[in-house]
Formats: sequence, structure tokens, C-alpha cells
Amino acid sequence: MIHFDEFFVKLEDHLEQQLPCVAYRSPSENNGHTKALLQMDNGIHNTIDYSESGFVFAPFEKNLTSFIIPEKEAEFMETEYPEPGTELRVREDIINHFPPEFLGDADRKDHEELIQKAIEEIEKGKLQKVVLARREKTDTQLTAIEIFTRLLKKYENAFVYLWFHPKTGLWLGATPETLLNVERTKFKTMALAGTQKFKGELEVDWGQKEKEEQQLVTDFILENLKDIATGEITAKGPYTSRAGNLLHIRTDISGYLAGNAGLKELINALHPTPAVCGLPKELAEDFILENEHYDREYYSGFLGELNMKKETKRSSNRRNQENQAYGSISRKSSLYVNLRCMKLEKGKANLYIGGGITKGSDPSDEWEETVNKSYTIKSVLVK
Ligand SMILES: C=C(O[C@@H]1C=C(C(=O)O)C=C[C@H]1O)C(=O)O
Repeated sequence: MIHFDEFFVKLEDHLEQQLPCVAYRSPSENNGHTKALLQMDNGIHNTIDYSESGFVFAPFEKNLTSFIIPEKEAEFMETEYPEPGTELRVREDIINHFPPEFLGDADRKDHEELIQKAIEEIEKGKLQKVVLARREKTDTQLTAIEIFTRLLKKYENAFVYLWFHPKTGLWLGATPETLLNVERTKFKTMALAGTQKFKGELEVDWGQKEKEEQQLVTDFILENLKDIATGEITAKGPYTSRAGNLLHIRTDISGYLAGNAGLKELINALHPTPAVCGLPKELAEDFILENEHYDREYYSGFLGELNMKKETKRSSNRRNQENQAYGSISRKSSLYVNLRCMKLEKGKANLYIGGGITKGSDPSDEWEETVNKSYTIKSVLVK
């Protein structure tokens, strides 16, 4: 563990040298410290079968390249940051810096037309759900590290990260969505969908449309895991879960991998889930690629620790001591869906924001939802 001043100086130095690096912190429920992997040279490393150890950064489109910072090629550092009691207070008048109308009517019109087109496609009967997103460019005077530390201070329940790689550029985010947690054969995932604004209350009512939309995600996950899991798959929920200024419906899903299945099979079964793509998966993906007129790149892809070393604490319990002989170091993967994120380019932040469309969707409500979601990032972009 090092002091956070040293941590951020080293991170900044690495960014200046344009070398691959990542800094991140897990959601508080997973008790995370702020960590980083600084790759020691400028080598380019890809992963296809997810067998390597390191930090992976994978795109939305399955057949595009996933990059990895290998554990063995990088310096690992860890710090305690932020200090307790230093939660970020954002300006009350943040909305005046990014009034929805600032976007101009053209953005709104384009997005609503896209949604209308999807609703018409859904009404034809083949496509059930499609998640449509837009990209919004905005200015920021802040440096990458300033944005990162502000995200850390504001969103303790999110997976917060800063990723740089010469092949992908600089990305930052605070995502509420776990793709996978895997330790030995035990896996955990979640079905997250349905959105409303948080107004101080966790006890809220959800509309039929949101409940059904989230149920589709749960059903898809359970169905797709059936053949690679052994024994029963447990689903806890649905319940309301807070993500910054938003609420979502969430179900926690866990189980054990069957003997012939590994991380690769799990990822292939899940990514991209109908929380970010749609149903049926291929039809939804085709619709997205044909109709969203920009490249999602790494938005709605996934990222996180892949097969990273985890030391298990010694226990005084005799039976555990015997187990230690074999199992004191295990491998752990913690992957998150890349949402509430941005790509930073020379004073410009590119935000990516989407929402699930089903036959009950209303284009103007869906637009509002993307505006609300955009404040997750916007609220840390102004000092
Ligand atoms: C697609 C996004 O979020 C996803 C879509 C949601 C929805 O449609 O209600 C909710 C949570 C996420 O699974 C996004 O934030 O860009």
C-alpha cells in the first residue's frame, strides 16, 4: 500500500509517457481499495480466450479486439483513496452547465426518430428488445486524473476506472453493472435494467414496462447459463438498486461452473446481455450497428480484472490450514459492463448513454432517460 500522492504522481507520469495503464476501484460492497496496473513497456497485448492474467478492456462488438494489460508485464500499486468523509459535493447548479436544451433540437429529434424506428421494428414481431444509445460531446477543462478522483469521491457504489491504451485512447467511467465475478468455480452476475430518477426514496413503484424489460434480462441470463452451470442457479430479487442519481431494477444471479466450462464460455454466454444489446441478440446487434450512426467502441463492452492473483488469509482453523497447502493463492476475475463512461480527447468528453427499447417505449421518455443518465458523468465534469 502506498500513499495516494505517490499513487497519482506515478499514474500521471505513466499517462504522460503514453504507456498502457489502468486505475480502478471496486464498488464498496466488494470492499475495494484503489488499485492500478502500470505496464512497463509499450507492447500491445490482446486476449482471445481470456486465459491470461491482467486487466482486460473489451469492446461491444464481439469480433473486435480486446486489449489486456498483463499482470506480469505491469507494476501493481494500491492505495487508500478517497479518505473517509471526503465525499464529493457537486454544484447545485450543475444542470445550468448542461441544460438539456443545450444539445439542440437536432440531437433530440435524431434520437427520438431512432427510437420510433425501433418500436416499429419491434411491432413487426421478431425483435423483442433493443438497447439504443447516443454519443454526446461536451467540453471539459479537467484533466483525466481530476475526473477520476472526482468519480471516486462521488460514486462509492460503482466500479470506477481510468483506462489508457495507445490503441483505445483514454476512457473513464463509473458503472453500476457487474458482468461477472468468478472465483474458482463460483460465479456471480446480475440482471440490471429499468431506470427512474432517484428522488431520495428507495421504496418506489415500477411500471409494467420496466418490470418486463428487466425480467427479459434475467430470463436471458438464466437460460444462457443453464448449460454451463452445475446444480442450481440462484436468483435473488428483483429489487431496487441505486446508481448515483438513478434507480434500477436488479436481480443477483449466482452458481457454479460445470467441469468443462471456464471463463471464456461464461463470457460468451453473457456478453452482450440484453441490458446493453437486446433480444434476440443477433437481431438486436444488427439493428444497433445499422442504425446508431457512430461507433460504440468500448461503451457497453466490458472491463476488469482477469484471473488476477488473490491471496487467501491464513486461518487458525486446522482444517483450513490443511487446505492452505494447496489453495493459498487463487485466481479471481471481476468484470464490469462499461456504462456511464466517456472517452476523453483533448478537452472534449465523449459521453455514451443508452436505454432499453421495448414495444411499450415512448420516444420522448427514452430521450429524457438518456439525459438523466448523462448526469452521472456530467456532474463531475464541472468544478
Ligand atoms: C445502456 C445503459 O444502461 C443500461 C440500460 C438500462 C435501462 O434501459 O433502463 C438500465 C441499466 C443498464 O443496464 C446506459 O447507461 O447507457
